[in-house]
Amino acid sequence: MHIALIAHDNKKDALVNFVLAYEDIFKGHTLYATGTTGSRIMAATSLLIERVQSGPLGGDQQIGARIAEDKMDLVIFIRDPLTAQPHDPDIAALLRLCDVHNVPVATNLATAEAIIRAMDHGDLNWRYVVHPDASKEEKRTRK
Ligand SMILES: O=C(CO)COP(=O)(O)O
Repeated sequence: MHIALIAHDNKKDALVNFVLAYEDIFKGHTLYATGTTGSRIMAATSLLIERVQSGPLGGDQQIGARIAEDKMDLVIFIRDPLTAQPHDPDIAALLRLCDVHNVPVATNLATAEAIIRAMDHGDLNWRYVVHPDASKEEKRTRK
């Protein structure tokens, strides 16, 4: 699966701890992240992540573009609902595209945990029909 990992500043510690806890699952997948989130996760884990721009500089839009191209299978976007973000329109656009393209999206850790466990049990394998390249790439990179 191609998975995007994004967290707002007040939620970055929580996402890093979540990814650490499920590192064994994440390492079998292809990971993307916005700039600072990706740096934080790579510093704390052994995971390789393709980083796009930081969110306020266009990173949400770059992830959104991959969703529009059906190249993203899951989005974990731990938002901070209590802090105004200067790039709110970009965030809304990203979430809208998840709905347009029927891409599973978790915006809090409780949902993220349910989805990651479901993915590990094969419940998201229908995404390989939408995005058949994902399984081939993962066979190549899986350790
Ligand atoms: O702002 C973000 C998402 O809207 C996240 O960007 P960073 O990961 O660069 O902090």
